[in-house]
Amino acid sequence: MSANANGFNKKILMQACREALFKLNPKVQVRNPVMFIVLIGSWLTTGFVFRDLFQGSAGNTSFTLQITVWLWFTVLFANFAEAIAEGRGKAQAQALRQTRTQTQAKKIIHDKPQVVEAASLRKGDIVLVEPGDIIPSDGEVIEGMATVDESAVTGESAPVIRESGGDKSSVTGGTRVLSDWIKVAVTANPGETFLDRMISLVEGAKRQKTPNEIALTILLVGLTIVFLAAVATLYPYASYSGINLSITVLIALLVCLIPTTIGGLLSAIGIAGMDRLLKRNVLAMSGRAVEAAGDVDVLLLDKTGTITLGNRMATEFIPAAGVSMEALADAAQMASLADETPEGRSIVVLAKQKYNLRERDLTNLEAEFIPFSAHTRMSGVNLKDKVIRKGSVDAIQKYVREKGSELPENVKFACEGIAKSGGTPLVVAEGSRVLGAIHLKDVIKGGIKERFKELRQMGIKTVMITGDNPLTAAAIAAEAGVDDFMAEATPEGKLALIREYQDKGMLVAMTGDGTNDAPALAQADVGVAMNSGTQAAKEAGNMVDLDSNPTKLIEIVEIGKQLLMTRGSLTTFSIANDVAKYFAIIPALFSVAYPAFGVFNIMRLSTPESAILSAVIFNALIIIGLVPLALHGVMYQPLGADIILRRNLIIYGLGGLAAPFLGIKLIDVLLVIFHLV
Ligand SMILES: Nc1ncnc2c1ncn2[C@@H]1O[C@H](COP(=O)(O)OP(=O)(O)OP(=O)(O)O)[C@@H](O)[C@H]1O
Ligand SMILES: [K+]
Ligand SMILES: [Mg+2]
Repeated sequence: MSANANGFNKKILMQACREALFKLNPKVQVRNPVMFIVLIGSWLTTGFVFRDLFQGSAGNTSFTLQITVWLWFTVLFANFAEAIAEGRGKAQAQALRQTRTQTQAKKIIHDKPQVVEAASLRKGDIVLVEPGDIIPSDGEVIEGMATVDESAVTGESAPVIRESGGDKSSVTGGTRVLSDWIKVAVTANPGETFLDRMISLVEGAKRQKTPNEIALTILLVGLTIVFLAAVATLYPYASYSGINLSITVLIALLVCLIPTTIGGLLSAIGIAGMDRLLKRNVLAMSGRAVEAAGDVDVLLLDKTGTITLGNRMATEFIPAAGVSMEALADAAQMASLADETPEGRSIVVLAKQKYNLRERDLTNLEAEFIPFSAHTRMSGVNLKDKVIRKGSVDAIQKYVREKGSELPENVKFACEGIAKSGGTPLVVAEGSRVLGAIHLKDVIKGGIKERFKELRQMGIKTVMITGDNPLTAAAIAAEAGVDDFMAEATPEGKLALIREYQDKGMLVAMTGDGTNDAPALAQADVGVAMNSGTQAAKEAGNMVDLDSNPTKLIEIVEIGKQLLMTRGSLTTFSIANDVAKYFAIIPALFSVAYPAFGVFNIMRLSTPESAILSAVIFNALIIIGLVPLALHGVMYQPLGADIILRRNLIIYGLGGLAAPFLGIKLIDVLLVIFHLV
């Protein structure tokens, strides 16, 4: 989705220029109070220019005109910054709208498919989707299985399988069925589908100021009021000293002193943060979620699929004493015939490869299959004459204990060995009789250890969560280098752990995909749902990863951090700038009346007018000059918060103090060269 809209093209730039003008509408502009003050100043000085033109000049019309032009530019540059940040999202929204063509749906009415408009579908309707059809709305597959091309939403062209039951049952409107057919129960009313939400999100239509942005805006408004008072008291003071400061000069002075730089770039910084996520195929439901990601203290990560590759494969059968290898393999396969988890499939394959066990005809078996659940940590099959279960060591131990038997010593021993090596042991039991163990192997992802090291440098704690036993968990945790782990976790356990950290005042991030994960996703400060996950999970989280890659949580945190750092750096720069401007201009203004001020007038600006005009021009240009930094974010490095703070204070604080002196002097020289003052 994002691949086609990278970078800025001419169209986006032109669009942003137009938008910058539209945003001059006072009703829109007032959302940005600092710029609203500049807008009022612009109108006032514009009035003075016209007064001078029609009534004859009382002062220096050329000066007033130049100040006026640059005040308008100040507002326009700020509006442009916001518009350009919104631009990419708008272009993407347009592309998405095109994919949402006038789709037709085959709605099942009285057991027969009838063609209706997709837009008429409501929650609970059942539709049939066949090869080549676009899935008309979001829903859950209730019957059948199909390969689906989700590239319209995810940009990923590899087809995915969607089927009823389990965690792969949710489908997204706008995607296309490639082969086979499915029946889908619609889960969204018109206008509320994932694609609709995505369009309004990337468009920024629903964008609201985040709490942090509101707090910063209040601070900026406070500073503006302080400077307004300062400039107002300057007037009588100056006239007392025999200096006649015109209203134009006072307005110009005010604009130079109030925090226009950060005021102008604040919303662009926020939008750009969401945009950076979108480029990585992550949809943030709110700016608040992105900010929270930047402040996260604890990352909860699943073991399987996040820290390990996730294709946990059966590699070995270890029979209990007195049980033949074939009997164990046979039972293990039988219990896995309908087990669609990667673990289950790999068991069937291993039994077939090693012991040449053929697949059986399921219908003749009269079997009732028990699917795997994270609660029971078991799966299996009930046959006419026997009951087979396979599952985690503790689950099977409990299961056979209830039937009055125990795990044989050699199985216990084998399981411990498997677990210590980082593998996952499964135990197979037929009734109360334990037949043996299965060794499931999984491999830790390359590079994950380095990522955890970076996170630690940023001061973030990583906790691995797994349904696996403590021994396996400890082995993998040590190998991957996480700070802590939780073994034999249930979905409730996850939820409780999140609350525990939150009670200590920490912000928690996690990923999840199952309906089981929904409560924890909702509780976490940053809950990233996998796009391949269930509808419930997607609704509970505050972000959706379209690539369904749980490792992306780490990138999300980095992007959030970068957003906060960018905002902090530019705020520092902006305020340092304003302070510097004060010391650059005031001596120039007063050195005429008070030659003693000349000592402070180190800048040697040519005239008081030139000083003020140069400062206004610098003030406007710095906004447009910092747009690229606001959009791309400051350089990011995984370091602790205090190191970053110190470094940014030096770079952006000192830089912000120095820049106006250099910039204003340079502009002053140019103004003189070109006879503009
Ligand atoms: N298909 C299955 N049939 C029976 N038992 C299984 C199956 N898959 C996993 N198990 C057992 O249940 C345990 C818990 O599995 P679960 O999927 O909840 O967690 P996990 O995959 O180990 O960790 P994670 O939370 O990282 O996914 C596993 O450790 C394993 O012992
Ligand atoms: K300013
Ligand atoms: Mg799992």
